[in-house]
Amino acid sequence: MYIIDFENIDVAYDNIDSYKDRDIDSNYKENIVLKDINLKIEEGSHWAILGANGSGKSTLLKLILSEIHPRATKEFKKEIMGLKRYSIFELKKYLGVITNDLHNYFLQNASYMSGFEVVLSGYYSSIGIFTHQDFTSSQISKVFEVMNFLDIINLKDKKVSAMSTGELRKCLIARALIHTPKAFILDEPTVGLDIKSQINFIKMLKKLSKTTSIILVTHHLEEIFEEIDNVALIYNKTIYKSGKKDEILTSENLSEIFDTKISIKKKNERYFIEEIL
Ligand SMILES: Nc1ncnc2c1ncn2[C@@H]1O[C@H](COP(=O)(O)OP(=O)(O)OP(=O)(O)O)[C@@H](O)[C@H]1O
Repeated sequence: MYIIDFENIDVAYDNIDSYKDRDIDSNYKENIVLKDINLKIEEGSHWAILGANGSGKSTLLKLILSEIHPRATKEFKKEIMGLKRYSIFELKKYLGVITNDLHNYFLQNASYMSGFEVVLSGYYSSIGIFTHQDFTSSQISKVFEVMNFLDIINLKDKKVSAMSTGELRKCLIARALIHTPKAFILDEPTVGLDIKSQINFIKMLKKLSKTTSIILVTHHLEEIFEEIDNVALIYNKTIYKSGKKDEILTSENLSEIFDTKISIKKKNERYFIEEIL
């Protein structure tokens, strides 16, 4: 079973400015951001999706979340867990999606919630716990179970307003884990974390990867931990290359996608930029 099975997908944003200045010509009405997207991610595998700023990583996420849709001008395939159509609630049972937007939303709108409540709210995908919501004792036990699993039980009474960036992000992962998703998609999850918190966070992802597929969207090569064995590079509005990590993560490919001559090295199964040439 494929978690993600995309073939031949083009994605465009409306581009009002570009056709305002020109004669009405359909070629200029849309701003194609991704074209010919072919991506197959198998259940149980771990992936990194790597690309420069503005390459289309967030757009790919929006496509997965059905916040934007493929252009209907050609035949395409878009399936998540074998489903052509899915509601956002259904999707959450299969995919835990952690974005900075979600993080900021909680910061702004749920600062009063405790860590325990943040995790519990995953059952109704709500921001807040409400009196009409019923929870069974096994649901409550599951909250403790996932918080223990992620080593964050110490955050159960801590308010969101008092949490560090890394602490809130871990609570959001626990919130998604309530549904036992088959995969986690994490969009630049270590943004805002200091070195120790980054290392700690990646340790948690490694633990998570034993039971769940991890799809890490990033522009940081160093974040690609050992268990991630596949990489897709986004460049030139498409999946430029994808496949086994060792074949894809080469100095040549990375120099191309980041438009900077770099030399990369591998040490202890992790890659890093050795030199900017
Ligand atoms: N709502 C929008 N309307 C029009 N163009 C957009 C919109 N959102 C993004 N774009 C354009 O789509 C392209 C890809 O943007 P996207 O945000 O997907 O890149 P990204 O790889 O996530 O970048 P970053 O690493 O900086 O977050 C960019 O050229 C961007 O300007």
